[in-house]
Amino acid sequence: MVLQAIRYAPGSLQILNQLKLPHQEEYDEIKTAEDGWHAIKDMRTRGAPAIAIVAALSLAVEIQTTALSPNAEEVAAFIIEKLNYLVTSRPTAVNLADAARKLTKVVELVARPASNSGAAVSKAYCDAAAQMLIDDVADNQGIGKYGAEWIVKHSQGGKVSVVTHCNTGSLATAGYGTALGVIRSLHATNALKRAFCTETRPYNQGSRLTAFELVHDNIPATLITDSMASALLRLKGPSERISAIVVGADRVAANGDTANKIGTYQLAITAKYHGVKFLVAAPRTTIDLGTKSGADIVIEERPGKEMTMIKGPRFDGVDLDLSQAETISIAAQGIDVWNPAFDVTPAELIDGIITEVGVVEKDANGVFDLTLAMEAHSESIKPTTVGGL
Ligand SMILES: CSC[C@@H](O)[C@@H](O)C(=O)COP(=O)(O)O
Repeated sequence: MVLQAIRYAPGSLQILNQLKLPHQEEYDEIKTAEDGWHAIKDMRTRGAPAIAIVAALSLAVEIQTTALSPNAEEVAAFIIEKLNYLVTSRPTAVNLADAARKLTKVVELVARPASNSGAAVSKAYCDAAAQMLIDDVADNQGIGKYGAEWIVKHSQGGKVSVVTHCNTGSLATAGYGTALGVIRSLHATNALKRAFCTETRPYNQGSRLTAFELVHDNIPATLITDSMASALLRLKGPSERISAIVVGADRVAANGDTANKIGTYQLAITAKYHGVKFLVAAPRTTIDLGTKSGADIVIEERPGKEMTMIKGPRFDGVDLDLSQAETISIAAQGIDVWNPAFDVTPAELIDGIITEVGVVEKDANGVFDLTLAMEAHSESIKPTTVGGL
């Protein structure tokens, strides 16, 4: 069965509650934009593309189940106000702001002719939001294909092993995934020896969510703690060699600097030191040409208790008791905590940015030109390289 984190039909939206994973698969009903905002803020849904889609669809469901004004301008104002509110839920991932900007344009355009009704504005909004869900899956399949081809081309022959960080799979997107989509594609083409997923402290998206997806899809995989990555990359035997680290992104700045889950930066440094390729996999909705460099990206800080407490079912030495989750403290009481949710990896440490239209590489001056990828139509770009041509 295919993992589905977002279930949508007109008038109904359900999200797989990611706080309950990997032990319980429970869907939460989202009826309004406010429900969507809280689901994102509480991390019941997470991952840059999924956040944007859940936000857009939460408002679609509210519109579909509420009696709105017959006046087009009033409906447009209502939608734009809700979109601005949704954008405040989490600051670092750009996909949500990008979706809100595109949807605002749609409603403004439809509201403009005086002859158009409020219902026409609502319909245009809901159609555009639903399309985002469809497009994201198709984009991820493209990312998976181009990324897998690039890694195989740049490896030393035979099957490849890769490392990934955080969760970038079906749970973080509309389906298939970005970096995890590349791993799925490597596996589907029989090119994958093994995927290693980091635990991804402090929130454990790797051990809870990526590991869950890898087990679910029967992909050969091993869990490591974040602190084991360098030791793993040092292994150079033919059966142990890591070909690439592939991660997702929450925002890629115009120069290629990439904000992603905390811990990504140190992986990029160790990849460079060990001569291992380091790749960012992201749909173009994650590329933000309006942000010049990583220095301009706002990094979300999360509550300290996400680091000092851990939640899960009780283990009695034999079985897990799934009937109740317990929260336990794993740090000294009273210690100060710094908990940035993301870090920025400088472009100089990144070998390629995998998009749904191809892999962008640096030019002869070591610079990423992401404008080419942003302007490209999927069909017009050949696999592997769009930058550096
Ligand atoms: C395709 S998801 C890419 C990123 O959003 C992902 O790697 C990540 O950092 C998610 O962070 P999260 O805080 O769990 O939303």
